[in-house]
Amino acid sequence: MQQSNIRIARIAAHINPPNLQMVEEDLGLERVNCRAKGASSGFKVAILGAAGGIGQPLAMLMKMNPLVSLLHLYDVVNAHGVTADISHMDTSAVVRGFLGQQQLEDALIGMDLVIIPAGVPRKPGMTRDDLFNINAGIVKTLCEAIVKCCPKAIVNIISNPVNSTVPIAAEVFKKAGVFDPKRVLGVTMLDVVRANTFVAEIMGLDPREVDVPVVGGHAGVTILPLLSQVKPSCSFTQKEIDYLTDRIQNGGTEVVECHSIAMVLCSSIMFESAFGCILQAKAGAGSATLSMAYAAVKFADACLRALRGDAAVVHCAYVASEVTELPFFASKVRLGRNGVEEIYPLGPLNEYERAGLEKAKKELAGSIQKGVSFVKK
Ligand SMILES: NC(=O)c1ccc[n+]([C@@H]2O[C@H](COP(=O)([O-])OP(=O)(O)OC[C@H]3O[C@@H](n4cnc5c(N)ncnc54)[C@H](O)[C@@H]3O)[C@@H](O)[C@H]2O)c1
Ligand SMILES: O=C(O)C[C@H](O)C(=O)O
Repeated sequence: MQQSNIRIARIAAHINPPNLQMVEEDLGLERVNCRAKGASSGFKVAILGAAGGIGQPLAMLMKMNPLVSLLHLYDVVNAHGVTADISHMDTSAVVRGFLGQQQLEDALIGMDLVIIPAGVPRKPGMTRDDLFNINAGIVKTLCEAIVKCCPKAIVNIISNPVNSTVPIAAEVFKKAGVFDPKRVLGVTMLDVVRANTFVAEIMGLDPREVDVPVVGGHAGVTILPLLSQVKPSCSFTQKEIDYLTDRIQNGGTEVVECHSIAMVLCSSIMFESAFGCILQAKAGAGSATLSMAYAAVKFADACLRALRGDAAVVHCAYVASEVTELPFFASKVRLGRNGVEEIYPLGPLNEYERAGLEKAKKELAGSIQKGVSFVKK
């Protein structure tokens, strides 16, 4: 093969990734010879729903992650456009695009980590559970392909309603006889990110130094911040606890629409600056995407560091759990080479948190059952 042809193949492949295979075949090139030299060691990561509001910034941030050697971007629309765009970034991960159901399995073969933000987002007036009818089927189909192509991958589920989509994923894996509860994780990191930010705001701290455990699930009252366990240790008034709990539980709604309680608080001097952005909430244009991409990458990076063998990687996640009587629950987990290595107990709760836990469990039980029944039916 002439050197000039190899160079042309490289350029064509970068300009139009769908042509990559064709160009390689025409020129008799091995795919591996036809791409920029990526990180020789590193992890293979697939994003399913990569062309969406979360998917695009998530793909960009994962392309910047030095632990990633191969990044597969799958969507039912615009996957190649996003791939072409992101592939120009001069970071080491090699990026490939996969479009439509017929390319789903190719996108998944050999992956170490699969991140799923595929599905519809909320509009004002909707609950996350209102997304069930569409997103349940999407997550089920994607997990059926994971079962076939990379059953040992760590799976990070972002698609809502997370309280039900994680049980759906687990049922799909169980049905195929490959369920490993250590490897299926619902991403609740955005609740922690928000909680850290909101606590830092009112305590005058740097959010990077704040750690708020948020347990339960990922919808309304199932999002349970444990403010008695905040690090560094903080003392809150009851008014602050009410405000923080409400704002953390309704952070998603604050982005989707103007949350009514937030609007009331907006008029108070204490919270005015924190709510300066409320009037410009997305109002029909979707839900959190940028903060979610940030949170998803923070969590995915933790999973990859743990896969690499780093010690003491601890984060909250919604997983198969025995921490309560429910089969799934979000709490602090230690991540390791096999996914979830250890699930920590909730620790001492105060009366306010115990009452919140009871409410959370009641709602979670229904959402879990709904997910399980969807696959079993
Ligand atoms: N876990 C969380 O904390 C959290 C936070 C924010 C949003 N979400 C959820 O994430 C999901 C995505 O939100 P978004 O704002 O990115 O939505 P979006 O509509 O902007 O993007 C979704 C993407 O999924 C793709 N898609 C649809 N069906 C698919 C399929 N069968 N296979 C592959 N891709 C498919 C769409 O083409 C689109 O590109 C929503 O369900 C939303 O509620 C979760
Ligand atoms: O609120 C939503 O619908 C999206 C997401 O779950 C969030 O918490 O921002």
